[in-house]
Amino acid sequence: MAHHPGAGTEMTPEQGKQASAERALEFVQDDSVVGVGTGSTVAYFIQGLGRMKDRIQGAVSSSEQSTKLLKELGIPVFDLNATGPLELYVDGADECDPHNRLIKGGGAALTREKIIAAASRQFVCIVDPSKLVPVLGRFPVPVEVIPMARSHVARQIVKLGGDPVWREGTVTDNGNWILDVHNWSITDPVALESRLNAIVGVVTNGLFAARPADLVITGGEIRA
Ligand SMILES: O=C(CO)[C@H](O)[C@H](O)COP(=O)(O)O
Repeated sequence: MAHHPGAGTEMTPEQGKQASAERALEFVQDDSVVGVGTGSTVAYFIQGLGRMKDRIQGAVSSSEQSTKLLKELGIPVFDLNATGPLELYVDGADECDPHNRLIKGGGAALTREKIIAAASRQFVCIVDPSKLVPVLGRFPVPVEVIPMARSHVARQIVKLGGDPVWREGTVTDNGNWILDVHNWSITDPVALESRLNAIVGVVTNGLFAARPADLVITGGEIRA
């Protein structure tokens, strides 16, 4: 049974993540294939899916990390090409603005996350209240790049006013690298998402603005 802390209840960020993940389980339909994101909040959601695994067909996973957790619990993991569009995608975020626009990719899984979000009818974002911001941009925007294009993309990002820092040592599940873009005043996230995507060598970027979350659960409460 999901636990919904009441208004004013003091919660640690960890309890906030767990409460949001538990609440998201209510959106899982019987006999469905569920899109599953990546991160510590999603890890709680996967635990919950494990408890109801007999009621679902399985999952489509956004990362090797989530695939491992799903398989450890005996939840079948499917290829998105085999399932077609999904009813539900559940994922966390690094930042969330009042319009449900997000920055994601702290865990470097942004490309597969964006693909599954795009292929799903409903994107439910699960966060703890510390992720809510009035304006996106405190958290650096991750940009996944083809390795040979790293310097070229970084120079183009500087021209757009950002301060790119190579996340050295991180290789994405797709074999690419990450630039984290700091010190950006993001006035129009939809336009910036599109400008970044237009730089040759960029695979994708962590702004989820053109396709924001449909619903945000924060600390277990559905945000109106
Ligand atoms: O975008 C992500 C991974 O690429 C995660 O959703 C984001 O980093 C939030 O993670 P956590 O739930 O651990 O705070």
